[in-house]
Amino acid sequence: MLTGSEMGVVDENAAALGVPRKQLMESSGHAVAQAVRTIADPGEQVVIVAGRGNNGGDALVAARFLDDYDLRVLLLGRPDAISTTIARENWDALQHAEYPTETVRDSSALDLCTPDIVIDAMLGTGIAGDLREPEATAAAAMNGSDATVLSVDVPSGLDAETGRLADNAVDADHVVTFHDTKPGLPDLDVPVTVADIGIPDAAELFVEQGDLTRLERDPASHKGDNGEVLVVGGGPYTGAPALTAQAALRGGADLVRVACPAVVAREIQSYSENLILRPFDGDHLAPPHVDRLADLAADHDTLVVGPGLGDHDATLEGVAELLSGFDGTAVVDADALSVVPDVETDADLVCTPHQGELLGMGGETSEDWRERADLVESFAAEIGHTMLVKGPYDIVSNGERTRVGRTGNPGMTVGGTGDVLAGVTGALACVQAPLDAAAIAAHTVGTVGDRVVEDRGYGLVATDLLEEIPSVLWQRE
Ligand SMILES: NC(=O)C1=CN([C@@H]2O[C@H](COP(=O)(O)OP(=O)(O)OC[C@H]3O[C@@H](n4cnc5c(N)ncnc54)[C@H](O)[C@@H]3O)[C@@H](O)[C@H]2O)[C@H](O)CC1
Ligand SMILES: [K+]
Repeated sequence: MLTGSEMGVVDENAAALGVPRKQLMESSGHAVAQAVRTIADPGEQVVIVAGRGNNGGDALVAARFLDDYDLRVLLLGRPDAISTTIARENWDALQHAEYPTETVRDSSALDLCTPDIVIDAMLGTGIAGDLREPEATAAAAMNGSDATVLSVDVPSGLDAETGRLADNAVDADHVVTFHDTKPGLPDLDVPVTVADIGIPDAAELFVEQGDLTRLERDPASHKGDNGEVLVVGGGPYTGAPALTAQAALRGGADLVRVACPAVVAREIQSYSENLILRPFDGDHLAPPHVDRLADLAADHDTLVVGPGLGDHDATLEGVAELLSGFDGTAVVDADALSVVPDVETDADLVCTPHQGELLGMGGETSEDWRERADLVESFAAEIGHTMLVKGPYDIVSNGERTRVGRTGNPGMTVGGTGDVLAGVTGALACVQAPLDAAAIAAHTVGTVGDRVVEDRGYGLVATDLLEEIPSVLWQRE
């Protein structure tokens, strides 16, 4: 089952892999025509009612596969209101080939006549709310006719995001949907054909440009709405938590606070005036600090624990206590990873080990990335948390779904890039599900590294990555 917006991600990923949407539309249209063949014989009368978006475009393609039917093609609205290039190109193709097209400018004048089949291609995944005009009147005409109604993708009026069927929706007799079923379709109690439209599995497996479309920033949002991250780190090291915290800011979080041992607080602050420090006594994290850290963590959307903390026994004990009492989302990195397999917690953890750290956690790895993906998926299922295993192919899995990021380059084996990744993951986990946050973060940090190396060659350092993060996350068409 894929929602309309998930379908949008997959479709844009397919385009990134070289299978553009127009090709998918061709397959969709062909599938619609195939569905017509299963319910009507050649020569029977078919009326296409096409909307002005890509749902309509699918049916305009179908027309070319239905030459042996008695066909009418109705466009709801003016041709210059067709909203996408590919739907328009398919409309133009029908004009050039002199198909019997009609435009319906006034829906009250819509006359379906008495066809055998009506193809409902008014609205698909683009719909929001009840049907407006002219679609509402057209839907009433379809519902009042004796024809068999075949809906394209979803009955017009079904919201593929929520599964909600509008009161004035088309009452379909058959549905042909694409790639995967959609919310609401199983409840309709009509035959649903799921057509393979040639989207490669890779469009769902690999993290690509389409995944970035999950990100949106509400224009009306206030400080804090886009995420508050608490980084618990530092002590033996100071650079790591500073990198993580700055990466979280560049990853879009509104407020990032660093809880660190007091002895290193000034040093960490000195790296950036954008950071807010929350020092605790001493020179390393230990169990007596946990109550205060737990209170702080509860006031944040995500916790990132590990960068620069070191592996002092008391520190690891403190981390285990902190995580076991926590019930939010936490990114766990570096030395903190070793405690995860033994911690019982209600928290959603996103663990970001490299392959060596994965082995240290009790996981298994393989040279072959496909085998590694299977192993990481099993391990994530076993520990009940999300894993992001770093490598030339980043493997992200929550035990149920697995994604693979293919960005990045050998320049990124330098110290500190993992701290940056943990910070971006922490920021994105404020506003995305853990699996999606980890997948987008891995893709983004790798892409950033690729851009830096493309510009300047190898020899990148982790701080080079910080400034480039926003352009990868947000500057897209
Ligand atoms: N995603 C894919 O892989 C593919 C999808 N295909 C088909 O494309 C449609 C989705 O097309 P889209 O252009 O995004 O949206 P629609 O055609 O569904 O709607 C466009 C249009 O409708 C207007 N609108 C929104 N809500 C309402 C309303 N309540 N009443 C009236 N009008 C409304 C809105 O303004 C939009 O502009 C998908 O379903 C598939 O059929 C392709 O096959 C390619 C592969
Ligand atoms: K439809």
